[in-house]
Amino acid sequence: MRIKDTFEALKVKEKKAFIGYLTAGDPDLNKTESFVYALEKGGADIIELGIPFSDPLADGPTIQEAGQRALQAGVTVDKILNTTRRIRSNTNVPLVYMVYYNTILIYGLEKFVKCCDEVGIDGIIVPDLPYEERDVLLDLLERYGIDFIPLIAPTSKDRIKKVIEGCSGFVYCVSSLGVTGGRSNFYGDIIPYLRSVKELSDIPVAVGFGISKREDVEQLENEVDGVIVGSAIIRKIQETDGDTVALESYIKELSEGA
Ligand SMILES: O=P(O)(O)OC[C@@H](O)[C@@H](O)c1c[nH]c2ccccc12
Repeated sequence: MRIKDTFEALKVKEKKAFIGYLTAGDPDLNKTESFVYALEKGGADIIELGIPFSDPLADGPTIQEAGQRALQAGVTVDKILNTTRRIRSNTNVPLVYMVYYNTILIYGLEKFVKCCDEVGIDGIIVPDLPYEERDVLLDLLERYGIDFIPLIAPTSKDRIKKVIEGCSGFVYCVSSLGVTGGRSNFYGDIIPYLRSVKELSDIPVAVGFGISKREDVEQLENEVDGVIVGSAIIRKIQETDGDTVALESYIKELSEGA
């Protein structure tokens, strides 16, 4: 229950969760491990690890390229699981996999969920899972005590309640239509949209997609329980050539303000 406990502890302190995303294996898994620790030290409350996939339909250019670098470096699900196990032996920070359904199907549904449990994964996000097919996966995750984190889009409207039902951990609200990556304009009615999701959800709500500056974090975090940043972190890692000290202070700046 690491995710639930984290949100509860933050709530007591009247703080919002900062969730940082990394593509596992970019540029290699040892680096990913050191980035996880840097994110945690910088103030990330939850860390999302993306399992690279050859056809990443929800990802914008930054995360697509990160995934390609990881795949080129020979990253596999088994290697990511091993690294996760090592990370888990060193930290209690909640860890979430962002994983395409195809990857899970190829690996084997139950085998994947069982392995996630064994290495200490707390939740999973599956961007391409059709609603109609999710029951099998949800049952397995529940059996192994792993949270299924649903994705809600500004266009979900009438389906929001239905999509959230049976999920745990937190709800992932996508800030705008399209793919991941930094853009400066969120969905026009973002505030009412976030409020409507908050109202319908009895688990915490976080918002992500296109958040790249401290101002974005400040603009959105009042409405929800957490914010998620991905592409901007990957870009910072690229710019600083993987310097973990620079990464840590960047996360500090984003999560707390300079
Ligand atoms: O990169 P951004 O715009 O900061 O958005 C977070 C996002 O990258 C991360 O959560 C993520 C990476 N790949 C995804 C696929 C679907 C949903 C979410 C994701």
